[in-house]
Amino acid sequence: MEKIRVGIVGYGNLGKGVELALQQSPDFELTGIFTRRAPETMQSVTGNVPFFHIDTAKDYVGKIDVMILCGGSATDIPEQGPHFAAMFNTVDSYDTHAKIPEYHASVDEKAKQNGNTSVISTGWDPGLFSLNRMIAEAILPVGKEYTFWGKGVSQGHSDAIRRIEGVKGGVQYTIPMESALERVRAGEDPELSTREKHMRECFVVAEDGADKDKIAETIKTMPNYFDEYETVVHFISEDELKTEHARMPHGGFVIRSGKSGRDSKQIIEFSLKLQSNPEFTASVLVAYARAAYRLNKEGQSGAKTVFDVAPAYLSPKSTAQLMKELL
Ligand SMILES: NC(=O)C1=CN([C@@H]2O[C@H](COP(=O)(O)OP(=O)(O)OC[C@H]3O[C@@H](n4cnc5c(N)ncnc54)[C@H](OP(=O)(O)O)[C@@H]3O)[C@@H](O)[C@H]2O)C=CC1
Ligand SMILES: N[C@@H](C[C@H]1CC(C(=O)O)=NO1)C(=O)O
Repeated sequence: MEKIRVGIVGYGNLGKGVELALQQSPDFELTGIFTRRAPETMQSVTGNVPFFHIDTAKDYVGKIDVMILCGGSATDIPEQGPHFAAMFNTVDSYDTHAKIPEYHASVDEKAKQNGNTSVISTGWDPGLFSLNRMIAEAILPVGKEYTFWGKGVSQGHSDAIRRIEGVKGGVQYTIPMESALERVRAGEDPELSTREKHMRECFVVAEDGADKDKIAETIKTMPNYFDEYETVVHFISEDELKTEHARMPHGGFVIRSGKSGRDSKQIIEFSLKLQSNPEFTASVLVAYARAAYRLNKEGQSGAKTVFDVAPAYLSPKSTAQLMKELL
């Protein structure tokens, strides 16, 4: 059977995760990894994948079916998304929630102009959590929805920290407020502000001589990432970052608590427990890359969110197999 030829754009945590995830999906073929760094200095985790400079991607139009965009949402994807959608089918995990509508419009224009299909903002949040929030609300229109993350490493918030002038490295942990969790689980259906649900704790390695007070203030006041949360910033050494904060566990859950029919209390819950946030997100990206390829074959061009993609497009199995094995 014809394999889906893919390229990875951007080789960070997510890019490495996609390279590993593709090894679990034999219907794909990884053509190469596109990076802004010098390709000859790069080494892939699986050891045998070629690197190309990102500027050479245009030479692969017609030779790659889907580009999997693994850049950071803070600054990379807003530019790379439309740029690559003009040339290829794409999939990305853009997660600056407040800016998704404008990002969707920018990608949709380029994808439609060129007959490409771009699945944007997939992963787990946005992505699988979005799907569950939407399905739960459609099923229980009378009710309340709660999303909790962590305790774990948010890659989007960690990426945003690393983009600040004077920052050499860093990670951000999202910590759910236990009191809020207890009230939701007790079925109190409480009204909770952003600040009452989570706090954020950052561990930052500053460049020599950098203004730490300015870095901390930039983090705490950052719109769409930190300004609505209680945020604590610690400055640590590079060694400490490598030894204490290398793993990227995460997880969370979506709960909808509602009533149906004759006042029956109904609760829907979807949860994730992740040893590796990037590897899980990468696995979601690969499934949606399969969907982008199949949607494009059917002539469905433009930008799509997870709400637009019928679940069967994610699976390599035929409709008959799905009905027989999973329905
Ligand atoms: N929707 C969702 O559920 C989720 C979304 N995400 C999104 O994924 C995004 C990417 O996360 P993540 O992979 O952790 O980000 P990274 O910081 O690891 O990588 C982002 C980019 O930075 C560059 N880069 C990485 N490492 C280095 C380095 N050592 N030196 C120079 N450049 C480097 C790479 O580009 P290049 O190779 O071109 O240099 C890479 O594409 C996040 O910003 C987040 O928004 C993440 C998890 C879940
Ligand atoms: N997009 C998130 C995935 C989840 C985690 C999260 C958070 O901790 O704030 N929000 O959404 C990520 O980059 O890890």
